[in-house]
Amino acid sequence: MAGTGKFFVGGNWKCNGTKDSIKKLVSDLNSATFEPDVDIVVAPPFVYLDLVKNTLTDRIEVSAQNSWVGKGGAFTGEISVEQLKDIGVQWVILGHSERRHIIGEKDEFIGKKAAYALSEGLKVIACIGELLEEREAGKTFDVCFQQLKAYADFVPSWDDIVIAYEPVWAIGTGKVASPEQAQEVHVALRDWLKKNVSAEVASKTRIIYGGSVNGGNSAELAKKEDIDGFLVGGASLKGPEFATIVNSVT
Ligand SMILES: O=C(COP(=O)(O)O)NO
Repeated sequence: MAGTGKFFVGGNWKCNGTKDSIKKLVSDLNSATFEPDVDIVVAPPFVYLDLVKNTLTDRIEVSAQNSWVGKGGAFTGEISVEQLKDIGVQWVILGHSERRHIIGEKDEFIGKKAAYALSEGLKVIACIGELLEEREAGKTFDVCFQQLKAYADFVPSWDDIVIAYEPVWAIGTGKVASPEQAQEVHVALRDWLKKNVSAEVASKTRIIYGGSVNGGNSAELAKKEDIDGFLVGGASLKGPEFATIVNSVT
């Protein structure tokens, strides 16, 4: 299983930051203290990965926010798994809703990206989540199971995967899912894994929640049995608040 901690908290910095702001964020993270049983990962924009990898405490691993579906080459604008490994990056976020609904990435393409990244030794934060209209139409489970199946159809193993359930209607909106809403989907995802992969994978795979998590709501969410941590966007750009969220999960 990826990492050794029972819990996992990721910080998705998205397309944010400058050299100066990121140096300050790294300094704040280097000064923070963290509970021992939480694996921590931050995902800077590509152009700052090397800077962050070379200045951030080893207590925190570094992730890309995307990677190419195969070996590098004539794919203008893409970043290969080999290049990420070359600079010591250990993780990659794949299937984020912004890449599905803004960039247009499809389930199968995302599943194949995850398979390639894992086969080349990167660990994967595998994102899934429904749109508001899909939830309002009662399709939350159908959509999440379909996205989860697309990973299951291709990945060679579940050992180095963390699943991130991020309802699209909660991302960046301030409308965080209630602990009950999140727990209901996490339980359904774990049950899907048990039925379609194995009881062991269902038990060992960490399922984390993302969508307007902050220092004020993380502790309540973390009390739910099947919420194993968070994938944090906006609040991860503030070092002290991100540390509060990390320390709220245990
Ligand atoms: O997209 C998200 C969540 O973003 P926010 O915390 O800003 O809602 N994580 O990957």
